[in-house]
Amino acid sequence: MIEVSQLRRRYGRPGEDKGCEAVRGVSFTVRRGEVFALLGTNGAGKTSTVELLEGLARPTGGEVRVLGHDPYAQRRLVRPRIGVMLQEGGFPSELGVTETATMWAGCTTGARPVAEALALVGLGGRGGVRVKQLSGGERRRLDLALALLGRPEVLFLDEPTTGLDPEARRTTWELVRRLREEGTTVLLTTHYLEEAEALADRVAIMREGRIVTAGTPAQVIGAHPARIRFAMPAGWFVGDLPPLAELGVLRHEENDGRVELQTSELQRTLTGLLLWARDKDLELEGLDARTASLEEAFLAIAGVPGDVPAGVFAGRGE
Ligand SMILES: Nc1ncnc2c1ncn2[C@@H]1O[C@H](COP(=O)(O)OP(=O)(O)OP(=O)(O)O)[C@@H](O)[C@H]1O
Repeated sequence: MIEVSQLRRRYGRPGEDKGCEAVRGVSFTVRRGEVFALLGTNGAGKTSTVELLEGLARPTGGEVRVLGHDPYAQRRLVRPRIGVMLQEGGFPSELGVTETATMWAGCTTGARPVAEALALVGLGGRGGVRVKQLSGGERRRLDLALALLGRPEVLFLDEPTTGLDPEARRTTWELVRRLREEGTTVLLTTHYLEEAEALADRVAIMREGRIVTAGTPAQVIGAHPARIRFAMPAGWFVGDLPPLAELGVLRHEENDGRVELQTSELQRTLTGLLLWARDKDLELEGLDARTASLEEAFLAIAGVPGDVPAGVFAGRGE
């Protein structure tokens, strides 16, 4: 449904400063019915890439095909079959919700009934309200309703749940899952890693205009070490543990009697540790073993924690 090959996008005139190259050779494909998430810190190049797929700008280099066509040069063929939810909808604030959707439906080929689109996003009871009176989250939902009006085969969602409360976010997730079950292909950008983990069949992490890692969330997470934490029993030391390398431990740290082991073989390391503790008749207080989260993998791949803007991970733990 989407094929992107060596895509490049430079802002400003050709030959100007290289620093304006926001997309630097991005390649990926998205199959029918897949949810594909583009992740990355602010300025990584996600929106610049998605805008090329939406046909809003011409690439400086490389190729993009959506539904088999060039979305910029063959816009007439592509536009009726895609739905686009931009970061900023920018609709006239004086119009009512139903009026806005009706106006948009008038420009949409084969639009579904306005009431149906509003109901899908939970705005069924807000039709008479002016756009300027909607909350930020309700405006995002109106943007989504408009993107869904044309029953798109490919849906582009640029940070669709920013500003939504936890309940509305989960309702949106349910909607995206339902659309996927019906065969809609979804390209999503998000700062909420929990959202990517919950929705995406595959993710690609961008940094400085390039895709640095791609795969299923499990593959991306699997490439990062799992952790085991416990308190060393009184009178025992890390040196008393079985040889850590033989247990598959990559790194270890000890702080105030709390031990953390990092391992790429969680089961083997944990089994070795527990057999040792049973053998010595010891209780490992505060024992906690877990695989890396997408958030940890993201932080390791996309930049150091200080690079990540505040609020980026606000979605976790809701
Ligand atoms: N219209 C523009 N003119 C010049 N530079 C731009 C323009 N739009 C974006 N850029 C630059 O391109 C780079 C990538 O921006 P982009 O908006 O694609 O990143 P993003 O990953 O979507 O970020 P965010 O998560 O903040 O939305 C940034 O350095 C940005 O400053």
